[in-house]
Amino acid sequence: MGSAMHMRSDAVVLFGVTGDLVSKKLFPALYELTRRDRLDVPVIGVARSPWDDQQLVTMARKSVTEVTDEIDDETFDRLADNLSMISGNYADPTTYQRLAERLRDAERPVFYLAIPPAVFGSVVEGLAAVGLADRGRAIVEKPFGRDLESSRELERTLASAFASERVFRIDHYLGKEAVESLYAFRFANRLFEPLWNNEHIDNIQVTLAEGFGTQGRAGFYDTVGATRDVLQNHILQVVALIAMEAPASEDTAAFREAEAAVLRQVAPLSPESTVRGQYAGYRDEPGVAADSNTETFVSTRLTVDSPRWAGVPFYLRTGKSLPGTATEVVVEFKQPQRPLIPAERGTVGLANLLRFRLGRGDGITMSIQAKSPGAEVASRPVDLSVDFGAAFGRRQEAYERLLDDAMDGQHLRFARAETIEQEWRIVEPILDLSTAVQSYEKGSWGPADADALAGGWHTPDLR
Ligand SMILES: NC(=O)C1=CN([C@@H]2O[C@H](COP(=O)(O)OP(=O)(O)OC[C@H]3O[C@@H](n4cnc5c(N)ncnc54)[C@H](OP(=O)(O)O)[C@@H]3O)[C@@H](O)[C@H]2O)C=CC1
Ligand SMILES: O=C1O[C@H](COP(=O)(O)O)[C@@H](O)[C@H](O)[C@H]1O
Repeated sequence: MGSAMHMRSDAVVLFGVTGDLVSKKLFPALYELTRRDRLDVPVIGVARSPWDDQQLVTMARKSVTEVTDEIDDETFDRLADNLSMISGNYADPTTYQRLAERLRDAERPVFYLAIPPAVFGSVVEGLAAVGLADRGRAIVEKPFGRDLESSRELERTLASAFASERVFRIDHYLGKEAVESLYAFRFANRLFEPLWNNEHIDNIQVTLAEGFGTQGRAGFYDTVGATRDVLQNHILQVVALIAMEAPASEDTAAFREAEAAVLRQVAPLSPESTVRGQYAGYRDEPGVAADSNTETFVSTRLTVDSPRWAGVPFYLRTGKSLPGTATEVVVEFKQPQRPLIPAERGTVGLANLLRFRLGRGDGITMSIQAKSPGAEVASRPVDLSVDFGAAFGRRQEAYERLLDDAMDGQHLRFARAETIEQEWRIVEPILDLSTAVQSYEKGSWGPADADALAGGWHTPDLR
């Protein structure tokens, strides 16, 4: 038994249970937690849609079936026994009264706000009005606000009802095993840490590429765009893990401080070093404005003003409808001071790079120059590669871990308020730019200007 702050939640409430996130990620996470005997408490879905308990169970089953090779009926039935539905409007006080009645025996419910940010305020107020905020935890989805000011406003709304240790700000990239591996790679090994600075590293590239479009979320996406959707959060979290100094201790607080500290050193992004694109045909999608200037692609150059990183550009890019799906960090080391061994004729330049694959087929590839076979003293690139899936088998999904952590009151994998503020400060100059987005063909790597920005991107390993 831990402190009250870490006592396990005894109920889960999913606001927005009829939505895309719950269907794609949260039902499968609940199923996995049930399978691992980490979840045997009431799970209450809340939405405006007039679903009943049976519809909720049917939708949960459908969603689990879509992501699981073979559903285990005994596990699913255990989850189903815990599921129940409350249908109601978020502006209606009786919605929260019914919820409070359903939660009368729960001492530490967790409330997952899987709803559009515009309704966060009503839900927080509704929970506070019936006394549920005093004993509950709130999980808040990204994007956390629309800019620095609105994120502060949202923080004030949450703080008016929930004590800070009861707020869990999700950036699901922090829950990914592969993203956490960046941290382990750096601080569980001594091998590369002495090289992790501007003396040895030439540049760093981060790519979050998606080979698909808005997947039926175009109406939502058009109000957000690539910068708010993933650059402000997922990509900057990855940058923080790559660039941070070693935390002062293994405590959660020290880790979160190191993360915030490096973001404080990141200069605001500049519109001049940013390329925004939109894939051809996006404006024809349902829910997208006919004259939409929303970017479905963004690439930019980031700098970290610290002794470690001065002069090292971080090139960032993300986009939808690109040639494939991959999230990667490529750390490119400098060339030898005195190149004695030329690259073999017909091979491309001196490799010297580390590629962290953070998406499908996650793992690490080190590309080095090796002696070419034959009489000539020349080198050619070869890869030393590890595939974590092959090495370790199934790992837990991000949402499964995050839900589990929040139920335990553990903050390690959740963003601190200041971290989110810093992220908004960094992207603020490139939000809502009036310059026209550049069109790009579906299946391409975005506008040509993005290539010029980085002086050549490393093509991701599309598995
Ligand atoms: N989907 C995803 O892949 C991801 C989503 N997120 C975040 O998770 C949250 C939920 O996302 P997602 O599930 O995609 O969202 P959806 O657009 O699917 O909305 C979720 C639910 O919210 C309800 N809702 C929609 N509009 C309103 C409204 N104006 N007022 C009250 N309720 C409304 C709807 O349920 P009903 O009408 O039945 O009440 C809907 O099913 C968002 O904050 C999003 O940014 C974060 C990462 C990924
Ligand atoms: O938050 C979001 O992330 C997904 C990408 O996440 P991944 O785990 O599949 O890499 C993105 O598709 C979505 O638009 C965004 O809202």
